[in-house]
Amino acid sequence: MVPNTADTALWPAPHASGAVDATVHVPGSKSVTNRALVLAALASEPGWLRRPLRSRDTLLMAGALRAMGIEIEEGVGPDGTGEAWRVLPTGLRGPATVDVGNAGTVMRFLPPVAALADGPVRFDGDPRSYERPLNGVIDALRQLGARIDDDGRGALPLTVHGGGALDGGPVAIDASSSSQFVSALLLSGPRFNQGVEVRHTGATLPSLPHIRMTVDMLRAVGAQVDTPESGGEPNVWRVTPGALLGRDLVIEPDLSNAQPFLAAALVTGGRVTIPDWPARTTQPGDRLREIFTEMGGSCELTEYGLVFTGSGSIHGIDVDLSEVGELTPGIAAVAALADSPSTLRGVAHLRLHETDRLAALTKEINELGGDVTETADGLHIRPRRLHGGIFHTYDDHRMATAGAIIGLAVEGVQIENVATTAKTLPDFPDLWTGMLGA
Ligand SMILES: O=C(O)C1=C[C@@H](OP(=O)(O)O)[C@@H](O)[C@H](O)C1
Ligand SMILES: C=C(OP(=O)(O)O)C(=O)O
Repeated sequence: MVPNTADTALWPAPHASGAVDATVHVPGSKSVTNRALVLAALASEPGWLRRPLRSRDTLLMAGALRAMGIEIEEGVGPDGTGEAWRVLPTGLRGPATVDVGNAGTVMRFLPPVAALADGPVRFDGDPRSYERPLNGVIDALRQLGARIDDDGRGALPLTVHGGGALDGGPVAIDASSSSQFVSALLLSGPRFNQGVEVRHTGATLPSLPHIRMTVDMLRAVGAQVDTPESGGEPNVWRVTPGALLGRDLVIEPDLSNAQPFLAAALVTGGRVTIPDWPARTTQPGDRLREIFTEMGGSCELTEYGLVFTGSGSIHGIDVDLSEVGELTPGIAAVAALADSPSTLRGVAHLRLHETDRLAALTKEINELGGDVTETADGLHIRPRRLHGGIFHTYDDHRMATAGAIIGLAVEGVQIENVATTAKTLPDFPDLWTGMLGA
């Protein structure tokens, strides 16, 4: 069990007294860490994860894999530097019980893994996990030959009756509510008897960089993957059956969690350096270089990392965020402080994230005096002078960091349950006050 750290105390969001000038070491990527854990668990030899993210979502993933019989040793790396986890893929077992918390990656990526276990695996989680869509994964696994007991809503809780192996083959799903359906099937695909061919039939598909991340990481452990981008059919991904290698992988910093720190440079007209920003990455947070530059900053990517500088002005933006939906709360917070209106589009699926993020951002920014309206697929934000007040987080880590961004510029903002940042960034309050030189 990795408890949901809820803290009803109010956290006074620090107000910036001047331009920030800081270097912030951002911990590892949630999305990379959890994919690396799954791929290492499915491999045919041991592997290492170096600089993994240690947060609620990744500890839930590690706990779930351990419950299914995988050994994960937490320690320092082979060369003695930094934290490293050694994964020993010792066979997938049931019966087991998995707590997914409210982690999309755990609730979507692990049912296909459980189908390969040799007994039943029961999945349960936070109340919100019952509301997040899982139908794409459930329907697909049934098409591929798995037996699943659920209550027919296409969501948790459920039990996957692992049979030790899965036929696999072609499958058609609508992944318009979450790219994680596609990633989930591809990640386990090499271990299905016939591999897998995933055809997305919906009108839209969010978070494409996260699907590219899945494909890149599969290829890095030796899988053969055909994609629309490598000359295949549009909306079709194919994974050939085969053994996966155990690798020694250094996890990149979480660029989406770098967002509030970059925003601090933008909002205060200061400068923030993020060491180890990768020169090439599939992480959606890399798009911040372009988005926050359009909103008034400038950046330089050096061998050391990313140096981001604010100009003192913040401009509104009209942007389609469908590929990078998880950046929306932080962009909305900056947009609320800008000198012109913003329109954020292409993110209807955010209503099904940790909370209904479109409703939550609208309500909380407006309660501080803002002028935000929801559109069919996003937000329209007209900046107004904001005032202090309580910023509720709805158990959503990115709501907490969005509130902290506003607090830099607006005195008297108090974040309810800042501890919810533990989902992906447990050190957030310390990193934030450290950045401000407190
Ligand atoms: O695969 C992943 O690691 C993720 C995919 C995205 O999910 P959706 O496609 O459901 O938005 C993203 O929002 C989430 O934070 C992480
Ligand atoms: C949507 C998110 O998370 P999850 O992996 O739970 O879907 C997120 O981190 O913004």
